Amino acid sequence: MKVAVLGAAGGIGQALSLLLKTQLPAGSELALYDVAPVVPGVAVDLSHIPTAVNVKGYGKEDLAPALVGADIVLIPAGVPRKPGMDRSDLFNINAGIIANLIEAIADNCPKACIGVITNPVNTTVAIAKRVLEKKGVYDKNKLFGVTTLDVIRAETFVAEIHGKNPAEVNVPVIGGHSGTTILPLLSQTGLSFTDEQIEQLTHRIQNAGTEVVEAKAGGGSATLSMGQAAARFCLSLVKALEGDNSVVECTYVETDGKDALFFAHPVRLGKNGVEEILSYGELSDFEENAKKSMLDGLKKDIQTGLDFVK
Ligand SMILES: NC(=O)C1=CN([C@@H]2O[C@H](COP(=O)(O)OP(=O)(O)OC[C@H]3O[C@@H](n4cnc5c(N)ncnc54)[C@H](O)[C@@H]3O)[C@@H](O)[C@H]2O)C=CC1
Ligand SMILES: O=C([O-])CC(=O)C(=O)O
Repeated sequence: MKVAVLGAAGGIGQALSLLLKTQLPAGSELALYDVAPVVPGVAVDLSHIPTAVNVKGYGKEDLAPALVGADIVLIPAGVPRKPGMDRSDLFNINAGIIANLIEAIADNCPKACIGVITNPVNTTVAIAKRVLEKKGVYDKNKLFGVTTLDVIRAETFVAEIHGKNPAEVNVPVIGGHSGTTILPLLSQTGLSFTDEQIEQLTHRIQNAGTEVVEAKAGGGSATLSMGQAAARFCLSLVKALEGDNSVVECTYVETDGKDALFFAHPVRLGKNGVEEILSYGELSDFEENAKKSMLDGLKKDIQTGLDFVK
């Protein structure tokens, strides 16, 4: 199994690469690409950890060899938020970065599963779709927006309130990855909440990214928790690609368009990426209303991405 991380020298990239070096199955290859000159050093540093995962760093001019043969490409390349910014404010810089990286993926490893982390995810995934379509290699079962951070936050916050071990809590999170488009399904946790708790928890999960951005006070956004979230998603995908077709993760994928063209669902993963998009089941009145009121915004974010690629 070869996993490539694009943006590997950044805050997320380094945390993610560390977790993958220690947790990928023996015999895996980890290709670390970044435009920052420190990337070969990150690879050398990780290579001293005694696991049977081969790490190699690739500098600015070496994107193609980093990608050739990759089964999974994870993309945390791009600029993070500062206090006062929305994720959509990152569009101007990150849209072009994503388009270029996806073009290289289409040229060098068109069959790889792609996990887009770069914000604004609601939009960058739509850009990826169009670029891959233009190159004639789009497979909707292999393109994912990584929304796992919303899931792990929801699990953490719900466990806190109920005094539970977070490992025993399961919270599906559907929709997109910004503000009100993030919709945790607290009604499906098997736990009970007061109406006030539902409102407060939903609000906290939707604004947890901003909570970190403000706490870092200009030093960036979530990197360590995102590294963990992306590693969880990647390891689930690895398991599925290796033949376990019982793995389910919530992720932002192309759907039949009933809610929006891209919508995070619980997805059963398999040898070819998406095996089955599972129904998110029945929503509570609160969740149904929250879904209705965010759909127009999400659709607009998606359209912005589709329109970006001429
Ligand atoms: N999906 C999600 O849940 C989350 C997404 N993010 C997003 O992830 C992105 C990265 O965040 P951080 O790691 O904190 O930023 P960072 O600034 O620490 O790292 C970004 C890295 O990308 C590299 N880079 C820039 N242009 C590149 C290119 N063309 N090719 C390869 N590498 C390139 C930079 O050199 C840098 O090393 C941001 O857009 C952020 O908003 C952050 C947290 C959660
Ligand atoms: O909030 C941000 O800008 C980064 C992010 O997507 C998150 O932490 O969920």
